[in-house]
Parts: sequence; C-alpha cells; structure tokens
Amino acid sequence: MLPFARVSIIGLGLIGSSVARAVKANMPEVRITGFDADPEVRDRAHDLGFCDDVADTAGTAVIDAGLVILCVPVGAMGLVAEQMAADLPADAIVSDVGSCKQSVAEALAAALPEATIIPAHPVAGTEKSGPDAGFATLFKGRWCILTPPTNAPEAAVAALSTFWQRLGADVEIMDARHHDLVLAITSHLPHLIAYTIVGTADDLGEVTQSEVIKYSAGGFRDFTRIAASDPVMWRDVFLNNKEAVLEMLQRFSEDLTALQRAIRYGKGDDLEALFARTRDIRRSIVEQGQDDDAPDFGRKH
Ligand SMILES: NC(=O)C1=CN([C@@H]2O[C@H](COP(=O)(O)OP(=O)(O)OC[C@H]3O[C@@H](n4cnc5c(N)ncnc54)[C@H](O)[C@@H]3O)[C@@H](O)[C@H]2O)C=CC1
Ligand SMILES: O=C(O)C(=O)Cc1ccc(O)cc1
Repeated sequence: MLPFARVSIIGLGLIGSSVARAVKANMPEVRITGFDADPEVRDRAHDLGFCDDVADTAGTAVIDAGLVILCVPVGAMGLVAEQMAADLPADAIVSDVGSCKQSVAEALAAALPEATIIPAHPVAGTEKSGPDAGFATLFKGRWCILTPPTNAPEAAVAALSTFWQRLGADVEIMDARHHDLVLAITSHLPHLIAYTIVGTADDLGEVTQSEVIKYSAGGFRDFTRIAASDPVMWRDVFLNNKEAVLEMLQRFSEDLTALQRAIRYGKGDDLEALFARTRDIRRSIVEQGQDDDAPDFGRKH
C-alpha cells in the first residue's frame, strides 16, 4: 500500500528533485506537486518533468498534500512553513530533509503549531546542487534518520518510515539533539575542514593557483570536492547547528594541537599510534561494506 497518495516537495534542488525522481521510479502512482522560490528552477523542473505539477506558490503546492517535504536550506525552513501554513490540510504530515534537526524542528513547530511534524534527514548527497543534479537512486542503501518529537503519532512515523524505505533508504529513529551531535562530527566538521584547507591553500602567496590544481592528485583533491558544496546550504548548517559544531571544533583543535606538539618534539610513537588507530577505523568501515569509493556519503551497503 502507498504511504501517501499526494506528496508536495518545496525546494526542487539536488535533494528535492532526487526525492521527486525516486518517488516517480518507486511509487509511480503517487502524484507529486513541486514548488521552488526561484522561477528559473521552477521552469527547469517543468522541463525535466520530475513533478506532475509545478505550483507558483508554496500555498498552492500543498493544498491537497498528504505529505509535504521541505527541501530548502535549513535557514529557510521556518519561512517556507509560514508561507504554506494557511493552505496546509489539517491531516497532512510535514517533514523536511535538513542536515541539522533541532533548529528546524523548532522553526517548523513555531510556524505550524497544529501540524503533525516529523523531521527527517536522508544521509545522502553530493557536492552538487540544483534540479539537474538530482537522481532517483540517491537514497538507495543510505540511512534516513527520522527525529520525531516524543508526542508524534506512531502512525505518522510509520507512514514516513515506509515512504523512505520505498525510496530505498534504511530508516533509523533518533533524538534530534543526538542527531545534531553525531552529524556535527561525521559531516559538518569534515565540511568545515575542507572549506578551510582549500581556502588556506588558495591564500598561500608562494604557491600559485595553477600549482594547487596541478599537484592536487593527493588527499587535497578529495577536499576540493567537498569544498565545492553549496555555500548557502552550508552557511545555514553551521549557523543552525552552532552549539554541536563548536563543541566538536573545540575537541578537534585540542587534538590538532596535541599532534602539532608531537611533530614539534619528534614524538614519532604518538603519531604512529594515532595513524594506526585511524587506519583500523577505515578498515572496519570497508569491511562492513560502508564504503564503495563512490564520490558521495553515507551509503550503508
Ligand atoms: N546537498 C546534500 O548533499 C544534502 C542536503 N541536505 C539538505 O537538503 C536541503 C536542500 O539541499 P540541496 O537540495 O542540496 O540544495 P539545493 O541548493 O540544490 O536546492 C535548494 C532549493 O531550495 C530553493 N529555495 C531556497 N529558499 C527557498 C524558499 N524560501 N522557498 C522555496 N524554495 C526555496 C532554492 O531555490 C533551491 O532550488 C538542505 O536543507 C540541506 O541541508 C540533506 C542531505 C544531503
Ligand atoms: O558529498 C558528500 O560528501 C556529503 O557529505 C553529502 C552530504 C551533505 C550533507 C548531508 O546532510 C548529507 C550528505
């Protein structure tokens, strides 16, 4: 049975268009209405055809929805929720795909006090953005973490879990605060480090840009991929998961300082012990089949 007959997707970039394509591929009977604030994205969505209808406002997009999924940057979630509030059917479930969950849950609850809200985060993506970047298999074998509030109706959580499973994801339920801490270290901090290292290399006076490009075949190249991720999306993630990111950044800087001292004082054993420990972590990820060397993130198997 279909978990929802009508799904509305607000924000038709990488994730929104991937959800739409995945619904079309896995549940072709479901009717999809999309909306995006950018008229060029709406036109492109129309041409690409991954929605049945592309609406001109957030309100008209949700008028007959069973499920509404907000796929906009996390800082825009509250505004979009306000814009659709008057037209949202009373029995619709509202969800989102934001990369951090506590601040989004608060913004949605404030804008839609009567609605059933079940936040979600598909831990799947790429460094690309926009409607052309999406693809139907993005969520296959990936985790989708749901962070329902404690009073969320069980049936709504079950329906949303089924929805994501039908798109190929493995669903996990988690507390929003815990989600934000875990993702701060596994996703947000790595992005911050990538942005920093590529910026630092670019700032180096004696190393020209062409040398950076020419000799970036090593580890640096992987950082440049992540550092190409959408600036608005990541600005919002850091501003909205501030506490957890600052906590992880503090720990990271302490560990970096310890490494700096080990190098300065020639503590080779300390360096080797850390590198051996981290190599074991990589090996266990590979053994569990969680890495397929794909240029993306979070595939479970
Ligand atoms: N990029 C990734 O790898 C992943 C992103 N996410 C989350 O998914 C969400 C969307 O990210 P992407 O699809 O990557 O971004 P994107 O930049 O590809 O798409 C976002 C779309 O939202 C639209 N938008 C912005 N403000 C709006 C508003 N007020 N009303 C309507 N539309 C609006 C933009 O015009 C754009 O088309 C973000 O919250 C992000 O944290 C989650 C998992 C992975
Ligand atoms: O492209 C990558 O390496 C990613 O890390 C993609 C990604 C970005 C944000 C998320 O919330 C989840 C996955």
